[in-house]
Amino acid sequence: MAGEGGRFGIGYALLPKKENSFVRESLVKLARSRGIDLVKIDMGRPLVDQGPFDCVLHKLYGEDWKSQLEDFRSRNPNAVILDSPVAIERLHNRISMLQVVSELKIENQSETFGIPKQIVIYDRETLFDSQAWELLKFPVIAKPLVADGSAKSHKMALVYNHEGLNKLKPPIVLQEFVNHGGVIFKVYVVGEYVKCVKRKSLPDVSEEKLNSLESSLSFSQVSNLATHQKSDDKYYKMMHLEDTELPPQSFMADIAKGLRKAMNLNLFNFDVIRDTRFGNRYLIIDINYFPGYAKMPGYETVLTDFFCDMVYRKEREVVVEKNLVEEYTQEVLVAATDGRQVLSCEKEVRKIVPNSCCSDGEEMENSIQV
Ligand SMILES: O=P(O)(O)O[C@@H]1[C@@H](OP(=O)(O)O)[C@H](OP(=O)(O)O)[C@H](O)[C@H](OP(=O)(O)O)[C@H]1OP(=O)(O)O
Ligand SMILES: Nc1ncnc2c1ncn2[C@@H]1O[C@H](COP(=O)(O)OP(=O)(O)O)[C@@H](O)[C@H]1O
Ligand SMILES: [Mg+2]
Ligand SMILES: [Mg+2]
Repeated sequence: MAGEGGRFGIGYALLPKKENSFVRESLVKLARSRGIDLVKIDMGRPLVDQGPFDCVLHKLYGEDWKSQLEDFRSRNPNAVILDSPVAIERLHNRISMLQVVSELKIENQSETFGIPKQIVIYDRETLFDSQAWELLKFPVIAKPLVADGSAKSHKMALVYNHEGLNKLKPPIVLQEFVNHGGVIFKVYVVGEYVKCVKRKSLPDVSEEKLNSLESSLSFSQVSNLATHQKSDDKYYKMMHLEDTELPPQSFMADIAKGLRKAMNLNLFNFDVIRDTRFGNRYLIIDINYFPGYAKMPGYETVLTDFFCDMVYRKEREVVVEKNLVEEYTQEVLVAATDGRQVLSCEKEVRKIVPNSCCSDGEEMENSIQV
């Protein structure tokens, strides 16, 4: 826990692109001023030999990194790992990613939410199998099943008709393309903080387009295109980002909270579109672990608040736990000396079960595990 001078250390393990965009001087300085030192983890050395860290912040995958985190966790049970690799893995598959949305229950009278109709295709035969198509109709978006952050995993195709299927390479998810007025909402989640912003998206597809000769359109990371790419494009000139109303904040916050709890993740964003056929129906189409927070206004403050919350909360928990153990030890010792059996125990202190009084303090201490 808090090291010398009451400071906290947060180790980060990120790819160079992410490190450049996220670990800005402005963030490092603000965190430092509030007692938190952001320290780069040296990937050339074992994680367990570094630190001490009160928290590890990471966006790296692979078995080696996972086992390094496990070792670290077992040797530093009080450190916080943001986030758990198992929880992150759910987002690496575009089916399991959205399954959690289908399971969410949120009470709301005026808005509804869900996911677009979709099927998963593992081989080319199924791609042309009419049974597989019973659920879907054109246009569809073909997305790689795997969403592991590679350039390949972002390569998509908007498919207008059967001919367009020829170019696809399973395993893919075929998802109904839903007209949404060319604007996507990105909802950034940082623990309890939730911020929704607008970005440009693919334009609506008209009936005319469906009947044209074109069979598909390939694209990648539309909402992340550089500004000049957007302004050169005639589609983007047609769209009016400023005029689009944001979804109700409390509705997005409820969904964010539900997802955070269900996925056991603190750092993620989700992409939402508003179905133009209904106006109050929202569809979640993508969830990303540790997204580009630096694009979020005031990200330094939001992230620093969150880091403080994490490390201070953990410290409080450790202190409370320690006090409970001390109190309980005291109670047991007193009971031991006057021959009583201890029946009550605080909820948080588990496995303290000397079933009758021990005769001496030493034996008692050995039987206490938290
Ligand atoms: O770097 P950025 O700012 O473009 O962030 C990317 C995200 O952009 P966003 O914040 O949603 O606009 C981006 O979100 P989208 O896929 O564009 O919805 C991803 O989260 C991407 O990570 P990965 O390639 O899926 O591992 C994110 O990329 P990494 O920074 O993690 O490489
Ligand atoms: N079902 C859909 N209907 C309409 N547009 C979609 C749909 N799914 C994705 N898109 C568009 O395609 C973009 C990329 O899809 P997304 O699933 O977010 O992949 P990525 O992980 O690469 O961001 C979205 O930002 C949005 O513009
Ligand atoms: Mg996306
Ligand atoms: Mg994504």
